[in-house]
Amino acid sequence: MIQLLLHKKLHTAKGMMPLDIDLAITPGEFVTLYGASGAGKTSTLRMISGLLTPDNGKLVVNDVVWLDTSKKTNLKPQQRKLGFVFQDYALFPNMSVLKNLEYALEKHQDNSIITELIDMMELGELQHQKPSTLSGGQQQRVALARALVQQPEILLLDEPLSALDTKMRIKLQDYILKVHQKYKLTTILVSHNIGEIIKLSDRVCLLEQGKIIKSGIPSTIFATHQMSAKFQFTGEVLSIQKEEVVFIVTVLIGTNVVKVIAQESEIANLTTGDTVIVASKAFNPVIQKVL
Ligand SMILES: Nc1ncnc2c1ncn2[C@@H]1O[C@H](COP(=O)(O)OP(=O)(O)OP(=O)(O)O)[C@@H](O)[C@H]1O
Repeated sequence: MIQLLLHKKLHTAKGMMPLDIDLAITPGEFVTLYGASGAGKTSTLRMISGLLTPDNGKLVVNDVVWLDTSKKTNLKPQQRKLGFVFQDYALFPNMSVLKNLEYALEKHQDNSIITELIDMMELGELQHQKPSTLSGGQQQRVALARALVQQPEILLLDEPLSALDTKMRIKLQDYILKVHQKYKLTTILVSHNIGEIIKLSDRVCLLEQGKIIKSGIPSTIFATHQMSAKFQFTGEVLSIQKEEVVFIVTVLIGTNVVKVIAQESEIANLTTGDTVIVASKAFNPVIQKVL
């Protein structure tokens, strides 16, 4: 079990904001932190990693105390068994892919893990290239592989896919799920993408002003309660066009473009870029904005 109890006074543009996180995570769980900019998601990950020290708190990972401010226990980041992937790939630009991975090896660690990760992340053909010659998605695959070299118990992902296009994003999501399952990781993701959160996570925690205000199964948390449907998909509104007395809403669901006929009342608060649920009750699709 992973027990997180973190308190820190954060300094925001609007003054002091207390961050109070009380969270228990089951080993092997995939948990996502979701919330507005400035809610405290990155600060939470940084405190778990040891890059930021809480004013007081406790962090116990599978019976090992990583932090206990009351006992002045505070393991250094490199003593914590975790991997961290950020939005910017943070690879060493002057080293090849292979060297970037080898650099992460601990002294005396068997380097068979490098071969395994290169194979699993399909980096074989890229291993002698420098990061600057790789696409964003390829660089993020390297960053993910590098985070796993020391075989962490916890994988922290801070908006790792937000700079990638949809196709690349979906591919990387599949790699993340693959490594999460294969290495039985406990993964904590920060993401703003509802489709991604529903696809990847067992649980989502909604953060507001430094506090978890709600948590649960993503499809339940994001679905609107008044909607009961036979099936539903989450997608992004690409366009809304008026066609005589109705509107045609074009929605991107995964890599599929779906057109939904909507009434004026249904599109009243919808704009391009909104995340929506497209659902069907019997044969009549209904559309509703998420959050
Ligand atoms: N070391 C620190 N000490 C005090 N306050 C901090 C510290 N680091 C960040 N903050 C403040 O805490 C607030 C929350 O920042 P944080 O990066 O955790 O938010 P976030 O939810 O990840 O936002 P975003 O989605 O924009 O990345 C910000 O106002 C920030 O200025």
